Amino acid sequence: MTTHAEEVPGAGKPLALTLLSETKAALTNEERYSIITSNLQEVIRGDIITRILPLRPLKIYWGTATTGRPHAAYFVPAIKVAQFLQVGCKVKILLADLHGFLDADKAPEGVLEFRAQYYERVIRALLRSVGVNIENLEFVRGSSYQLSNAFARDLLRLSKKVSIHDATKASSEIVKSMGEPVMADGIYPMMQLLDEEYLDADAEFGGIDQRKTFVLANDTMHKMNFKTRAHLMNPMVPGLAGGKMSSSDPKSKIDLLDDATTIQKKIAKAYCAPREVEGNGILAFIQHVLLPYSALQSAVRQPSISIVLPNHSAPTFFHTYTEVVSAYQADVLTPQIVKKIVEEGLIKLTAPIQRAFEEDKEWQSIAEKAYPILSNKSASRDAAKPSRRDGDQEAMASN
Ligand SMILES: N[C@@H](Cc1ccc(O)cc1)C(=O)O
Repeated sequence: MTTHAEEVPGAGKPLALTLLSETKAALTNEERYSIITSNLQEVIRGDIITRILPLRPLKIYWGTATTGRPHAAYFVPAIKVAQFLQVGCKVKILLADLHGFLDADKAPEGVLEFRAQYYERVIRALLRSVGVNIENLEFVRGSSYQLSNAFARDLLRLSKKVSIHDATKASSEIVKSMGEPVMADGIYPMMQLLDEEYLDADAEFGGIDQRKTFVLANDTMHKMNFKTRAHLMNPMVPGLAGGKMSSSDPKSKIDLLDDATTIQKKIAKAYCAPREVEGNGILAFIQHVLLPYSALQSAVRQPSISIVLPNHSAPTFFHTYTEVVSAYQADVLTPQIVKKIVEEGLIKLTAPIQRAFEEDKEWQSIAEKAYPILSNKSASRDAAKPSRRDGDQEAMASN
């Protein structure tokens, strides 16, 4: 941590919403690899990535099942997507509508179309709010190819190569359990495997909760004569609003359309014990969103968060998460201060999303149809019931 103001160019305005500069110095392949894999919990077959980086743009996809309303946790994968794009990768975001349908009662058939449209608008707005150039980003709807003859045939071929046990195990941390496993629980991961091929990806990105499916892909693709892909896994980041206390309560989640006052109220209630880093959703948000976001904004790609500490006249700068952690453990950064940092960051990052929503009548009507029981402004009224992964830790990494 440093206290001199002009240390890093642009450091004084780490949360400014400027479009990412295209004029930054070129990165080496090592630097690109390290940005691609930063903050991840695990990488499988990173060698595939290092082999491709010197040759051509790396093709990565991230799939999200279109279920409940995307909430503030979506900034976590959005930041990774922004990093992929910034280092020159081609990114596809799979709006996995049929996966949403297969997953218990999370997305009834009648709303699938609207959920997918809602997700696409929200994710676009999220990425715009972090200021990334989305020229190399493509959205793909799962149902646009998963109902084709070729896909159906491949699914049948694959069904002969994967045991029922392995298929249901692969989705056990992803789909919601309704008691006795149903066939859909096994079809779900098999379709996810095929997505890697049909989306022509070199790597798939997701939360660590996807690990069993990713390992199955790693062990199985060659049996189909398909390429083996690299897998990039975000950790499951503790929930922002309720933390341990109420993370399974969807009302405590911060919706991307929550206004500033609602955000303030929810953050005020968030679990954030002094000096305690483990399971602290507020610190996790700084680590996984605000610091990397500031690096995306900075001309020298250096993370930086500035705060004027009590009894200081000049701002103090934090450039790494380790610095934040040490200051938090020493109670220099108190829960009150870190909550303020997150609150300000979130209000700034969600404001353009809310503006876009308010200006877009079509989006508003999509929201009403996608989440019919709820009014479109009803923040955090997540339509999906908590799934298995909504326990102590919210599914911030991938969902
Ligand atoms: N399994 C992912 C969604 C997903 C679906 C299909 C995929 O190909 C990739 C990801 C989730 O839990 O959110």
